Amino acid sequence: MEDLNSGEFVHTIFSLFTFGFQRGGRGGNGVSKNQIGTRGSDKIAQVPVGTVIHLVEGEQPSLAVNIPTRALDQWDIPGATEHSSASSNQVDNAVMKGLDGGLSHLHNAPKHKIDGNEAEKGSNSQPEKRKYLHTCFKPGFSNTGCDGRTYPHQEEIDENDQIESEDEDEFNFDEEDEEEEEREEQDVQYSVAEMTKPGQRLIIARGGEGGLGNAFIMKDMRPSKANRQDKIERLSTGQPGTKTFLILELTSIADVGLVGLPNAGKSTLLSALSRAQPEIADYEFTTLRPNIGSLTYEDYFSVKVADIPGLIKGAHENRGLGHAFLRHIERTKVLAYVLDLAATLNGRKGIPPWEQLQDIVVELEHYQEGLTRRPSLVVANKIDEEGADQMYEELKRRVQGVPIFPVCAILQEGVPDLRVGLRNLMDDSDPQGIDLSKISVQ
Ligand SMILES: Nc1nc2c(ncn2[C@@H]2O[C@H](COP(=O)(O)OP(=O)(O)OP(=O)(O)O)[C@@H](O)[C@H]2O)c(=O)[nH]1
Repeated sequence: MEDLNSGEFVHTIFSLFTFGFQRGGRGGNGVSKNQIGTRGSDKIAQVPVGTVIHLVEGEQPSLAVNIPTRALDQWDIPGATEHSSASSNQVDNAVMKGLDGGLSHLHNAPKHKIDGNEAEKGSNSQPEKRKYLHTCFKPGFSNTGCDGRTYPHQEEIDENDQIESEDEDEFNFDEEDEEEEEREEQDVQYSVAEMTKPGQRLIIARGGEGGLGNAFIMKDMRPSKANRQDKIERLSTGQPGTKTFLILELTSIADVGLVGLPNAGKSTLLSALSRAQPEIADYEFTTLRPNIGSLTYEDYFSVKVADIPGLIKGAHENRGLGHAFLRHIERTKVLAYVLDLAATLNGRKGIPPWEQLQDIVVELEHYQEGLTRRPSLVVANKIDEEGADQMYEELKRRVQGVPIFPVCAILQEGVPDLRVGLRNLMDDSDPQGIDLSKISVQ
């Protein structure tokens, strides 16, 4: 006979950047021949390292034993490699939706930091409920607005609300909606856990108890004749699992993303920018991984810069490093477009800098609308090359509405001004993105 205490157990390893709903599976029914209900299969959701978990509804996540696995690290996002199935596309979409970093200011909440198998809890084991009135609490965390999807639990609330008169609903809809949203936001427990290392596991919903077998019921429960059938049915039925609603936020990999066509000089520029703190981490073994450098200012303000390789025309159709490359860009806050002023000089058959810019912007927008509205500047690199000065003047004529910095990354010329420009971009309360209509290629 199986162990009577074991019910179905679902553990979910979380790592999606979106809001998520998970429910533990129902326990199997107990059957005759002394057997209890079966244990359901585990449901596992993988998320990248750097995922912060906010609890909307359900039990506090708890730790599970880590499993050494080919786990995702902070550069990996589920589905980063080729994928064709509908389900993996859904995951990708979910991951893509919320990468605006809209909650980064909320990170002060007590955190249940998961590090290896140990929990590093905040001062309270139950994170305090905080009142944050965020502009939008729908999935996606876009700073610019809600994406229109609703939480399942919100739908339930809406149904209950319909008991009230429809007229009243009509007049009070906005107000009630706002109150409802506010109430929801107040109920969210922020940063209840954070996935910080590959292979970490977190249980976020548990499976229901399995039903008991006949021997247990007959022997231990001794039901009276009158309600015998009732009790047998109740005890042999598997219980439903718990349910949990979570908001999953993927933290940024860097403040600044250097984007540009191959050979534009991004890596060289990264070295030049972070020369004072040359902690350039070369994440080897895969070309999908960006290099990160740290740029520190005199007031100790520090900016992380990522050199993101792999952009080619057609990346949004998954050409080259394709989506994997584009996903990294999502995880940066501001963009520096690195253009090669010398691409067509001295008989080279490259692309003129303004067309390079147009191509990159088109790729980013194809991949995710609005991505190029992020605060941006242009780096006109290789200004040391013969004829590059004229190209730079031409570039300024053809590209409007965004600061352009002439730079020679290899000699570190123009780099101090660029550092200031990046700082301004980070500090600016109303920074501009790139507007495709302000790039003239004719
Ligand atoms: N003349 C000149 N050459 C430069 C400058 N910056 C970079 N280069 C050269 O341009 C080439 C490409 O530089 P990288 O830094 O590897 O360019 P990248 O954009 O990182 O290239 P990918 O890794 O292919 O994306 C190298 O040969 C550099 O030495 C510059 O300011 N002036």
